[in-house]
Amino acid sequence: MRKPMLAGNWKMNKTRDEAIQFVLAVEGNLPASIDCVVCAPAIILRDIVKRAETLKVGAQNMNENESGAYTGEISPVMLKDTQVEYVILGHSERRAYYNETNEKINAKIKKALEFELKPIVCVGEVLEERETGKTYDVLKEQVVKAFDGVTIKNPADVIIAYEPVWAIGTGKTATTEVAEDACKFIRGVLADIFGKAVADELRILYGGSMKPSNVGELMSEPDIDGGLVGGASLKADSFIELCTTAAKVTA
Ligand SMILES: O=C[C@H](O)COP(=O)(O)O
Repeated sequence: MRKPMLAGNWKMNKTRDEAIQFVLAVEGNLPASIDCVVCAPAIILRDIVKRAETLKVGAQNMNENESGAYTGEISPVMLKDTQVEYVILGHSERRAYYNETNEKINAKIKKALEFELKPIVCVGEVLEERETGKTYDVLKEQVVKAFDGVTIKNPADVIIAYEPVWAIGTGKTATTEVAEDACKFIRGVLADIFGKAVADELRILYGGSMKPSNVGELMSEPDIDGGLVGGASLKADSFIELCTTAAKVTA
């Protein structure tokens, strides 16, 4: 049984005070039947972890090395030290603006699992790839390369997020049919790699202009186990609504 998840990705938003206000506002208002997560900027993670009770906390990126001369980077050792549980890896913004390759993402996943950090691995096609019929090829390549040589001990600890790049921050949500079709396809690729039993236990999230008004419909689909939400996760009331709706439709 896959536990539904609603993860907010705050990206480069929120000061320490704003984050603390958010945590105080959502605590006590989140459903226990799903995993409610916020992935915050690294500099405020410790402040959030300190105040979070039912809310779970994740980072947005991680270097694949444990320490060394990598100016500006955050290591898995540092993330463990802040006691975060999750880390987003391979977000399309990291791939596009910081040249993260599938190979690098693969190294990060291995390192995260070595340090018992739960990776939320993002994959997704750009508009041109969708329009030229390459979506399946792109998703397959991203998934196969990301998980090359990865051993999954506990499927509950590895999350995949399908985020069509054309739907991120654009207000253009994928239709439920498009989102479900891609998530189902990804589960099939995961079954080829890890076997059906493991693939059936892995959580697959949808991300891309998810909001309180569409989370219910998207999460009613059989292969969509939750959401990775950017813009609509920034306000406490919207985050609570996302989580409570997600819990209701998956009850
Ligand atoms: O990680 C989250 C995604 O990039 C989605 O962002 P969005 O909900 O603002 O479209």
